[in-house]
Amino acid sequence: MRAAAAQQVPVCIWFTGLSGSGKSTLANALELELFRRGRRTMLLDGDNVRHGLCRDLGMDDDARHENIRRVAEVAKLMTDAGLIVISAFISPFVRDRQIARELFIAGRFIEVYVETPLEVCVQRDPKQLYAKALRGEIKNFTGIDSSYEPPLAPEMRIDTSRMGLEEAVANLCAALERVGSLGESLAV
Ligand SMILES: Nc1ncnc2c1ncn2[C@@H]1O[C@H](COP(=O)(O)OS(=O)(=O)O)[C@@H](OP(=O)(O)O)[C@H]1O
Ligand SMILES: Nc1ncnc2c1ncn2[C@@H]1O[C@H](COP(=O)(O)OP(=O)(O)O)[C@@H](O)[C@H]1O
Repeated sequence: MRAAAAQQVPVCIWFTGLSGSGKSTLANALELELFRRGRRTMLLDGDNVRHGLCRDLGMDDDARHENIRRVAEVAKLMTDAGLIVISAFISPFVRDRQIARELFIAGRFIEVYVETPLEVCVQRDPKQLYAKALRGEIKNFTGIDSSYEPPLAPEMRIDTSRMGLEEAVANLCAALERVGSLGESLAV
């Protein structure tokens, strides 16, 4: 009934990838496009989660497990409320992403591996964090001295060093159309 009231098929789009791979950029562009199409959405990322709900958590493995557990539970509640939820966290561990996936109805969790190579992320270094990690000023940095486990079977892969933002958003929208979250009959 909540989904019907929102007139959309709720789904979670789960971006995973290295820092600087393009998760936030993609998530924001996708959300803008969904707004444009009259969809009701929520974006979860470090900016609105790690400063509040998860501000007690650091970056060691246990803290990352707990971060992703909380985010996944919140995403699930938000899809229960009828929203299209976009999540943009490194979420480096296969097990945590699998636990997240299992919270959702089959087909309503779309894992998007932002597979931009580490060398490109290091070169971009938008927050100068890789430079600090390489100088040893930040410990447990993903891709440097903390591991990233690539998804085994993601629904989609996007390498932002090879694919432009516009094409990536179009591909994401096509995936949402396939699960029925976007389409002519739902357009406002
Ligand atoms: N040690 C270490 N390793 C990786 N990233 C670090 C670290 N310390 C701070 N940051 C900044 O925190 C952002 C990652 O937070 P996440 O909540 O996405 O991480 S995780 O999913 O719990 O692994 C990440 O943001 P993004 O660059 O947007 O991915 C970094 O800006
Ligand atoms: N095709 C693209 N898609 C997404 N980001 C891109 C692309 N090309 C270049 N970039 C740049 O790469 C950086 C990615 O940073 P960000 O989105 O914050 O990544 P993350 O959230 O994974 O840390 C941004 O500076 C963005 O402008």
